[in-house]
Parts: sequence; C-alpha cells; structure tokens
Amino acid sequence: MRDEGLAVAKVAARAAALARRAGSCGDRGERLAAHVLADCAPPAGAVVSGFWPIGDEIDVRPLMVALSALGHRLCLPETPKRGLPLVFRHWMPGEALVAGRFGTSHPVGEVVVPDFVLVPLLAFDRKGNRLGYGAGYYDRTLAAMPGAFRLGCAFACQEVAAVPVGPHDERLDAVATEIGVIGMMR
Ligand SMILES: Nc1nc2c(c(=O)[nH]1)N(C=O)[C@@H](CNc1ccc(C(=O)N[C@@H](CCC(=O)O)C(=O)O)cc1)CN2
Ligand SMILES: Nc1ncnc2c1ncn2[C@@H]1O[C@H](COP(=O)(O)OP(=O)(O)OP(=O)(O)O)[C@@H](O)[C@H]1O
Repeated sequence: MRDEGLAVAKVAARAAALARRAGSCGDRGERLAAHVLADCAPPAGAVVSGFWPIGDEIDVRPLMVALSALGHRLCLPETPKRGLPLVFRHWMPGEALVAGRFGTSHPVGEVVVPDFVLVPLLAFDRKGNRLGYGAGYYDRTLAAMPGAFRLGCAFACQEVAAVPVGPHDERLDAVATEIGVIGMMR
C-alpha cells in the first residue's frame, strides 16, 4: 500500500535539499567577486574584459557588475574565425548581446583593448598554466597583449597539479576562485 506520509515527507525533503544545493553552489560567482575586490582589484581606470559564462563556467557577472559600479569600463570577447585573436567590445551591464561562435554571446559596442583580462579556463595549475577549450583563442590574444594583467577565473576544483604546456601557452598572473585569489609561483 502506498504510504502517503512518506510521499509527503519525501517531497518536503527534496525541496529542502534542492534549496540547500542552490544556496551552496549558486553564490560562487558572488564569492569570487568579493575575493577579487578585496585581494586583486584592478587599478583605478583599468579597462576590464570579462566573459559571458557558457556551460558550467563560474559566473563572473557579479564581478563585472561590481567593477562597472566602481567606474571601470568593461568589455566582452567576440569569437572570430579559428586562428584569429579575440576582439573585445565595450559592454555595460544590461546591454543586449548577440549570439556568436561556439555558443558564445558578445556585445555590439565599439572595439576596445582591455588592460585587465578575466580569463576563462577548464583547468589551471599553481604556475599559472591554463587549459582552455583547445582553440588557442586566449593564447593568441594574450600573446599580443603582454602588458595586460591576466586573472584566471574558475572554481577551486579546477586546479590540477600540472597542466600540460606547449610553446604557445600563455601564463596567468593569478587565479580567482570562490575560495580566494591564488598568486602564481614563478
Ligand atoms: N565564456 C567563455 N567565453 C569565451 C571563451 C570561453 O572559454 N568561455 N573562449 C575561450 O577561448 C572564447 C570562445 N572559445 C571557445 C572555443 C571552443 C568552444 C567549444 O569547443 N565549445 C564546445 C562546448 C563546450 C561546453 O558547452 O562546455 C562546443 O562548441 O562543442 C567554446 C568556446 C571566447 N569566449
Ligand atoms: N600565439 C599563437 N600562435 C600560433 N598558434 C597558436 C598560438 N597560440 C595557440 N596556438 C595554437 O592553437 C592551438 C590550440 O592551443 P591550445 O590547445 O593551447 O588552446 P587552449 O589554450 O586550450 O584554448 P583557448 O586559449 O582558446 O581557451 C594549438 O595548435 C596551438 O599551437
């Protein structure tokens, strides 16, 4: 016989578990933002490039909103054909985006050159090496911007002992996660 009491208890337990899970995972972008602002804030006036999250990436939008409120100009990358560097376009929180390659989204604002780059990644190590999606976009882009500060943005669980590196791989200056900012060993 069906136990109505058990069924009701399971519905309530499920709702509570879902709320707990959302609460523990859903604020990691906010926590990353707080750590960056406290420990690794871009210098006044810096133009900051962010990224619009795809897949399971950490959400850097709370950080972008905070930096905009602090007076920073923001931009987001437009993904060109394979083999070309990224193009950064000016963006203000709330401005519309259009669909780009590989499921990315980008603004239609003017082209700008950032001097503080939030870099998405699949894996990172303590030397600042990073693994991306494998198209080399950020490697090509950062190689042409040697003076820009490169802040990897990731979940803490994306750290590995050593990322396999090749001659074209560009290193990060630091990595921000929901736990804190990691300065790189050189
Ligand atoms: N949010 C975000 N924007 C970004 C990057 C990124 O890593 N993250 N990029 C960094 O270079 C550039 C886009 N490069 C990309 C290159 C390949 C794939 C790709 O192969 N995507 C898979 C699906 C991945 C998924 O859904 O998790 C695919 O299309 O099959 C995605 C982005 C610029 N913008
Ligand atoms: N500056 C560059 N000039 C020429 N080729 C490059 C350059 N940077 C990367 N490449 C080439 O692009 C390809 C992809 O590089 P890699 O596997 O390191 O990408 P990734 O760092 O994982 O991805 P991404 O930077 O797009 O997130 C490789 O064949 C690499 O040799």
